[in-house]
Amino acid sequence: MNPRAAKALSAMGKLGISPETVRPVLKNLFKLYNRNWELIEDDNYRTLADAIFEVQEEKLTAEKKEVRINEGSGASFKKPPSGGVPEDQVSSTTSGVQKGSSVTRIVESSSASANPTNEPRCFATDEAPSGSKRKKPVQENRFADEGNSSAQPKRRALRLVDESDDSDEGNRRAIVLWEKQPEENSPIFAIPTSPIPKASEKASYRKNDITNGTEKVKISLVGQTSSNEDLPRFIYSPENTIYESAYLHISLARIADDDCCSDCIGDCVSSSIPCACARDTGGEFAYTQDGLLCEKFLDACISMKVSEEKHYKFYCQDCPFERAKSAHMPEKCKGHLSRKFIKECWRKCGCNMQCANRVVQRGITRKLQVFLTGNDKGWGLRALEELPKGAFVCEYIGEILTNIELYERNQKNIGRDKHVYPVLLDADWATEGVLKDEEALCLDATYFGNVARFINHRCFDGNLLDIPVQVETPDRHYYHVAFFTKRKVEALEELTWDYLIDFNDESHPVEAFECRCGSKYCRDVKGKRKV
Ligand SMILES: C[S@@+](CC[C@H](N)C(=O)[O-])C[C@H]1O[C@@H](n2cnc3c(N)ncnc32)[C@H](O)[C@@H]1O
Repeated sequence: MNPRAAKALSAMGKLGISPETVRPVLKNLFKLYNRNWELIEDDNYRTLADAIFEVQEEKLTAEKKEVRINEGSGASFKKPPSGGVPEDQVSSTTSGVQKGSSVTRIVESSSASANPTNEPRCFATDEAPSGSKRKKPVQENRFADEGNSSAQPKRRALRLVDESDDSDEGNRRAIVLWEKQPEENSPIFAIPTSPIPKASEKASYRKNDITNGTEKVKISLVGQTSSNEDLPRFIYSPENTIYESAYLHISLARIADDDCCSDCIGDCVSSSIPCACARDTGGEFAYTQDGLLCEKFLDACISMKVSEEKHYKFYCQDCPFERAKSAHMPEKCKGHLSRKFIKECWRKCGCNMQCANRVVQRGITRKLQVFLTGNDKGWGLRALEELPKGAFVCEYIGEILTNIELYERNQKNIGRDKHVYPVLLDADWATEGVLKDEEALCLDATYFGNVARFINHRCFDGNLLDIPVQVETPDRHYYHVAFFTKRKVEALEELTWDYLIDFNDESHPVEAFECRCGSKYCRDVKGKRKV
């Protein structure tokens, strides 16, 4: 036996996976990666292990699923036997076939004319909700270059959103397909899918990258499912997107010349005289040259949010948040925290992308991992490396909703979906004046979001702080929400932030959960809570 194959079998053996299970998957990966052992051995055989788990998950779901291909084409999926695509189905067309252990569907396309654009022909990995009519899926193509090796096949991520029941947000589902670019006229190509497993499957997840290649770094997911720890269904996105009615106007023309630094070159933060972009933060940049938050700025933000809450509260005369709950009889405003903003350089600025005043817009750079917390909080987020105080972790990404949309969405979902806690974009309502409904916004990561949707709440002493960040628009009714470490955080320590939930506010659109944060300052004091 090839010594490298023997080593792979032995590495999988240590994870308790038998050689019989490994062999067919390994064989397919080997072909998929054009005999490139390095890609298989990379990261301690991670790709191989992931491929094996995916095949096992697929086996579990296969009996329940019947997947249909592009209605009207008459073609249908065939389920390959475990271990990927059988040789006999691909041998005559090897060049056009992406084979591998993660291949779960084979699409037969009768000819190029049947599918002249070579667009993907299939989507459903799950049954439509009963009684609903399946509509044409909304399709968004995104090209993702996976890995640096030229030997690795170029893959295209296709996101298909099944909006089969648009009266029910909870039933929207995202299906992510990975497809090798089919070669010209190739009659058969295979599409591996990333099925979102069901609770009952009790499968082990060891997903390589929950971001589907949309972030600069991979973010793994580890954990064991159980009946109440199902992986939430959502679409991963590295940036906010308007749901429907939110008003948000981004244009270069709206950034005044004296609100940017078009004359700067290189890095603004290392310049001896701070440029215009430091004006909003009192003439000093919020960041250090190392890309961390300045201690003074961070400490001021912490104290505004936590210790002196009352001093920084603004009470609206006509509160858009209360108006959303009841337009005719709005309750009195309960107050909004006025917050300090970071202002980053942007496109009209002359500095480069490495300028230390561009941190949040460069995206996630730390090694993060989604994991099962094991203490009734569901999934959580942690870093695989030590994080210094003031380090940027990630943005809170979600759908940009008006408060009215949020309220309506939550009314529909009462008692159904487990909701991610939304973030109200009210940090500068004090100076925005009277806001129209379409300008009073929030972010909801329930169906569409990034890794921040996994960050759990901790009363008062969470290790992260959410800070408003102005990037591309001077209007502060829309801004970014970025998480920074409040102190040094050890590797593998759970990352948490204070959602600022009022556990007694029964009128909040999202029902508060029973807090299990474990903090000695826990505000959920109803007595029945157990950590
Ligand atoms: C933003 S999500 C966090 C990720 C979530 N744990 C999951 O598994 O998807 C917020 C939800 O997590 C749970 N959660 C977060 N913090 C919690 C806490 N301190 N105690 C109990 N549940 C918590 C609640 O169900 C809450 O609605």
